[in-house]
Amino acid sequence: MAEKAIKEQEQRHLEHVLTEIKKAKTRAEERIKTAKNDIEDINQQTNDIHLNTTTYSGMMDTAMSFRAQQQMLDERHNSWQHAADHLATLQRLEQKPYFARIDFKEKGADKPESVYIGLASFSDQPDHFLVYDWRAPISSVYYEGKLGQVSYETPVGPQEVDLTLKRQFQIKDGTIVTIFDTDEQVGDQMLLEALGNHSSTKMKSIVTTIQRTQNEIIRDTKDDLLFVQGAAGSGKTAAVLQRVAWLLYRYRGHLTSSQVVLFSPNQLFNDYIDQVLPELGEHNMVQMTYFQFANRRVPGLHVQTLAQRFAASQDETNKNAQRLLTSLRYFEATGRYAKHLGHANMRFRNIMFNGKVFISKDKIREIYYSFNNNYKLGNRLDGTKEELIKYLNHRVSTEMRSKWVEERVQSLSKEELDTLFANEPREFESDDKEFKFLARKIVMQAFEPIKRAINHNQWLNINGQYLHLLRVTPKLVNLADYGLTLDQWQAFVDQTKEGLKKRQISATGITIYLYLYDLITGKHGQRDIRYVFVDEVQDYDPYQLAYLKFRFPRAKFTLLGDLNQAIFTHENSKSLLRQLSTMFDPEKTKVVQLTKSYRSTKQITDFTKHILLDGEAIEAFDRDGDLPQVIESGTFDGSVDTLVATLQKYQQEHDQVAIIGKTLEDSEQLFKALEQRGVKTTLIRTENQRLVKGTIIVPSFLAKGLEFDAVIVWNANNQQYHGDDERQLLYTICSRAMHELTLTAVGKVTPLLDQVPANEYELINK
Ligand SMILES: Nc1ncnc2c1ncn2[C@@H]1O[C@H](COP(=O)(O)OP(=O)(O)OP(=O)(O)O)[C@@H](O)[C@H]1O
Repeated sequence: MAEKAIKEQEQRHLEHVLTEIKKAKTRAEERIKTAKNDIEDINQQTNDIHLNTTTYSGMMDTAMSFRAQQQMLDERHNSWQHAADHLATLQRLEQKPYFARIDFKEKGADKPESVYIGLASFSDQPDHFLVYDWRAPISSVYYEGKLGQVSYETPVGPQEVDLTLKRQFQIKDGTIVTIFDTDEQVGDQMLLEALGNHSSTKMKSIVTTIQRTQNEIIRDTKDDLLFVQGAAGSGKTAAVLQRVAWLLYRYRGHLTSSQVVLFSPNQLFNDYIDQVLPELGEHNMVQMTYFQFANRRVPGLHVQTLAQRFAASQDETNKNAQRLLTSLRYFEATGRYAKHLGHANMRFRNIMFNGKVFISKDKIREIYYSFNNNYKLGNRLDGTKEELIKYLNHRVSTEMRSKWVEERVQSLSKEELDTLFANEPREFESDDKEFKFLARKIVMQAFEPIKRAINHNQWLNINGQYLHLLRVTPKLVNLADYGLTLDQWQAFVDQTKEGLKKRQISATGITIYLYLYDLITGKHGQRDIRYVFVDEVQDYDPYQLAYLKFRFPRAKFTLLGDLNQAIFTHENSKSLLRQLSTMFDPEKTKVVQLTKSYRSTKQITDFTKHILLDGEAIEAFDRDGDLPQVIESGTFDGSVDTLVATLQKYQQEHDQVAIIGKTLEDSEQLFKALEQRGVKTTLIRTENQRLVKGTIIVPSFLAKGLEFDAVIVWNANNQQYHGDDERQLLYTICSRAMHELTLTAVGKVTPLLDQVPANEYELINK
């Protein structure tokens, strides 16, 4: 068929679908109206129910009427909600009913079928689908591959079809703007257009242009561990958000968004991605950073923040100690240590009352170890609690005889007496009985905090226990394997102890601390969580991941990372994969590599990949742009001037421009210098700030996962970025740029660019 005729025919089809959507919208609106009226009527009737409370049967009748009304109300509310959800879907479909069509022949069928694919399903009659949800099994064919024999997964097993047509549409305001017929996986033309767009403060869904390998990630159901290793900008985050949406659809009725947890690198990133799922018509999953996850459980401790972690300089001993503490071996050692606590060495705290020891730690220890040897730690804890409460109750009668209680009873005011008596009869056989009654009440009240302390495990000395674990570590693992001597280790533990006195704990320490606490208290973790996603997994260590697995014992894990972007864990990230592979059943582990980078222009991707020593595997998507610029200036002021000039140029062409400094101090210094020149920018100081439109200045460790139209790297000189340690950091920040990239340097630019071919960037000396 000629192109024009195809377009006309498709336009007619589109109009038909739009008409049906409009009709469905009217029906949904009517249902909403009816439900609303019904609710008003029922509320009116409820008000009219005659309250008859004079007789028992009257009361029963009244109660029954209320109950019946309530049931009717619930029913109407449900149908209202249902209709409102449906209407919201129809409104989304009305904007853009579908984006693709596939024609295929099933085995044995004589005629091909056509299916249109959109953001949600739509049928005009039962089982007559005008649009299929992009997550429906058949829609997978669209993302899978070329024309011809294609197989796709269904709940009852794989199916094969002969795909004869794959067509993409761009639709605007009810009109088909363009049609592409393609036999490639989702056509480059459409992807090129999607990638050429400007960035914004919110990430967008990639549903119309999901690539084949991404589709594989999205639809994986078999594996307990899905590890996605991909270059910067290869769509790991984008794919994984689509995966959440897909899982919610695939397991609808069995899986809700509250059973899905996503660990993100920082709060800014949370904010950046929080529109993707709602755009797809789904509720957001639980989103948090590891810091938030850990910190909310230990409100009394200050866990090292991202900025502190980034700024902490590490000597050799510290690095080695970290290597030991973050290893899977140490995770296992912590488990062994906890088991042994069932026999000895548990640390306790006195329970205090009025400034004196009320139950001594020795007494608690005696109770704790009085149970049978094969008691698990959790049972031992519960048993001890029970005994402590019994002991407390026992102490009530003795305490009632103390002087302070007598004095207290004598001095009770009338109001206090009223409260103590409450509704109880005030007739007592004797004064003594009355005294006892009041004394008991007073003691019970005074013991309330003790009861709470017992129930909240305040008699456990977790700080002491954690330090003890560290102290005995040389017996649990061989220090020499981590290049440590006994003296070095002891010094490290002393340093940790000092920190703990000031209520400070490192990012590594907190996980060990929590794991130990969970083992002692016999916590089993959150069994209701079914899927856990960890983005930027290269910044996690094996211990943390093992802990997450322990905390979410029934969850399947999807881990996304780029070992080249490890900015906290440095060289350790290489061993992460190795250690990880021992944690999951190899039969149920899948590793997917994404090598194509979609975010940046070809020029930017080529430049950034050569910052890495082994970046060759990274493949640029063929989208043209300007060469990155490197501008060296003799002085700080000169460098700020060149930055301002570049910034003004970028601001004319783009919406989102970011200036990325190495540390927070660098960023602050630049912010002030720009302010003095009257250049307005927003400085992002902490991860709790929001991303705003316009130009922002952001320190490197907060730029993770984000992207901007244009990026200016502030002062990438040879002092700021010199060691190989900083190679991955520089790669990470440069790869945030979609369309333009400039590096400025006060003095000579970093030697980390030495192996970037000279024709891949423009060097300017000012
Ligand atoms: N299939 C696709 N269709 C359209 N755009 C895509 C596709 N895949 C990725 N992108 C776009 O490429 C950019 C980078 O994607 P994303 O942020 O998910 O990459 P990433 O692998 O998580 O990157 P990084 O590790 O650098 O944070 C985003 O703008 C995303 O929308």
